[in-house]
Amino acid sequence: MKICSVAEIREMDRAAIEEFGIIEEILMENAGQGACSVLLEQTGIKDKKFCIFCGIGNNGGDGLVIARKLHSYGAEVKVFILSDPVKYKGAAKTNYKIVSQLPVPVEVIDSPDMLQSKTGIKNHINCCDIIIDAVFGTGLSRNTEGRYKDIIELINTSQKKVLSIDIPSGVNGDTGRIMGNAVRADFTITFGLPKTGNMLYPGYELGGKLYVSHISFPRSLYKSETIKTSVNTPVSLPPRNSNGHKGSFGDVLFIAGSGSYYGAPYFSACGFLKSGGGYSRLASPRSIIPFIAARCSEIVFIPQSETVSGSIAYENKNAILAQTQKRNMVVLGPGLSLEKETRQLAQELTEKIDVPLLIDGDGITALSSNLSIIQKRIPPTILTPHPGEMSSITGMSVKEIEADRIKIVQDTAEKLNAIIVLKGAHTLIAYPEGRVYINMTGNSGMGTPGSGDVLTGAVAAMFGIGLNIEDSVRMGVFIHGLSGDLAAEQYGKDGITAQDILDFLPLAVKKAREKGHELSSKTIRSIF
Ligand SMILES: NC(=O)C1=CN([C@@H]2O[C@H](COP(=O)(O)OP(=O)(O)OC[C@H]3O[C@@H](n4cnc5c(N)ncnc54)[C@H](OP(=O)(O)O)[C@@H]3O)[C@@H](O)[C@H]2O)[C@@H](O)CC1
Ligand SMILES: [K+]
Repeated sequence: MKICSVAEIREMDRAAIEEFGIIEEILMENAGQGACSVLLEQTGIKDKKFCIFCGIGNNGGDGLVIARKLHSYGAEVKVFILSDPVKYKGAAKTNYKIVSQLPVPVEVIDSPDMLQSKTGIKNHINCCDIIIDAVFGTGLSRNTEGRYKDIIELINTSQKKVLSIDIPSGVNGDTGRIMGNAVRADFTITFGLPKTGNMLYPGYELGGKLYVSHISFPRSLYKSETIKTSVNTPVSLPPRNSNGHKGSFGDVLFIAGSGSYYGAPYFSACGFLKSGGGYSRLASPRSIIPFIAARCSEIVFIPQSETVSGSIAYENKNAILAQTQKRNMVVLGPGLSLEKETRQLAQELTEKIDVPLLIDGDGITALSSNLSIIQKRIPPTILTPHPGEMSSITGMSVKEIEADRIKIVQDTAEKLNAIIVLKGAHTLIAYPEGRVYINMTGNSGMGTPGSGDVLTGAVAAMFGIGLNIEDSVRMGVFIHGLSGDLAAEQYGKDGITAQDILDFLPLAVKKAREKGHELSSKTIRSIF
C-alpha cells in the first residue's frame, strides 16, 4: 500500500473534488462512515456513550459526521468543540449546522483557559465508554498548547478506549513526531491513504491499530505513480531450483572483521547462508579466522594479512579485487575497524569493485569522507547506515535526521545514486529515483550488537537466490525483521541476540515464501 505526505493527500482531496466532482461533503461522509465501521467492529455502538472532541478544521468536521451517525444508530453522544464554531467552513460547517439541529448535546470550549470547565469535561469522560479524537488531523501546524494540550492530557489519562480520526491529534502528519503533546489511541482510522506520520514512530505507536478507508477516491489517485512512498510488502521469492547447487544461490564475498570484531564478519557471512545464500566467502584478518570458523565452518575463508592493530592491511588490495571479480556481489565493512590504512583500502576497493556492492558499518564511515567515490560508481551500491552513520553521510545531526527521516533518506539516495537502508524502528529503504519503502517487520529487541551484520547477509542472500538488486534490498530488510519477530515470539523481546536473529532466518524465509501476502496485510486493515 502507498503511504502519502500531507501535501499529497491535499492534492488527492483537490483532484477528487475538482476533477471527479466527489464533493467535500461526500468525502467527509465517507470518512465518518469508515470511523463508524471501526467502532462497530471494535467497541459496538448501540447503547454506548461517546465523547467526541472536535477541532475547528475538517478533522472536527469528521467528528461531527460521526456524532450524527452514532446518534442515529442509538448511541448516547456528547460533543465538545474546542474553538468558536463560527470558524467552521465548507462541509464541516454544514455538518455543524446539522448536528446543532439534533438532540445531541454540544458544548463549546473556546476560552483560552479551560480550567473552569475541566471538571465538567472530566465527568463526561468518566461516564462515557469511548472517546473520539477529532481535534487535529493533517492540518496540525504548530505545537499544542493551552486547552488543546489539556484536552489531550485528559484523553490520555481517561483509561477509556480512544479512536483517533485520521491521525492521533498532536502527531505531525509527515514525520510522526509529537508536536507539544499527542493523543494515545487504541485505534486510528485514516483516510485516502495512511500518511507517513501514521507509519513512523512515535506516531505509529500512538495510533494503535490502524485502519484505512479510501473514502471512495478513484484508484488512479491513491495508486498514482507520483506517490513514491509505500509499505515494504514482501515480493515473491523465486522458486528454489530443485536441481541447483551452491553456486546457483549466489556467490558473495564479505570483506569484514578486525582484531576487535570477530562477531561482525561471522554474522554477515553466516546470515547469508541462513537466508538461503549459496557460497559465502569471507576475507578477514588471518588471526581471527580460526575463531569465526569455530562458529561457522560452512564459510569459505580467505585469510588477509593484517595491520599492527589487527585489521585488514592495505597490501591485500589487488588480491581482494581479483576475488571480487568472480563474485555476484560484495559486502564491505562489517567490523572492519576505523584503522586509517584499512579505511584507505575500503575507499579504493569501492572505486574498483564492479559488481553490486553493499557497504555497512565501518565501511560507511570510511566512505563518508569521500562520497564522490560512491556517486561515481556504475554498478549498484547499497548503504545500510544506522542514524549515527547517516549523520556522517549527510553532515546532519541524528536529531535532524530523526525529525524528517523520509525526506532525508530520499534526498541522500538521489544525491549518492545509491540504495539506502536507514535502520531503526520501521527501517526505510530509499532508491535513487525517489521510491521509499517503510518496513514494518522487526521489533525493539533487535537493537542488539550484530543485528545489522545479519541484515547484510540477508540482503546478499536475496540477491543470491535470484531477486533483482532493488527487490533484494527490501526483501532482505523484511526477512531480517521477520526473523527478529519470530525470535521475539519465542523468547520475548528482551535478550534477543544477533545469534537468535540468525537462527530464525530459515523459518523467516519459509514464512515469507508461504505466507508473504498474509504477513503484509497484518499492519494496516482496509475498510470501506
Ligand atoms: N479535505 C478533505 O476533503 C477531507 C479531509 N478530511 C479531514 O480533514 C482533515 C484535515 O482538515 P484541515 O486541513 O481542516 O485540518 P485540521 O487537522 O482539521 O485542523 C486545522 C485547524 O486546526 C488549527 N490548528 C492547527 N494546529 C493547531 C494548534 N497546534 N493549536 C490550535 N489550533 C491549531 C488550524 O488553525 P490555523 O493553523 O489555521 O490557525 C485549523 O483551524 C483530515 O485530517 C481529515 O480528518 C476528511 O474529512 C476527508 C475529506
Ligand atoms: K485526530
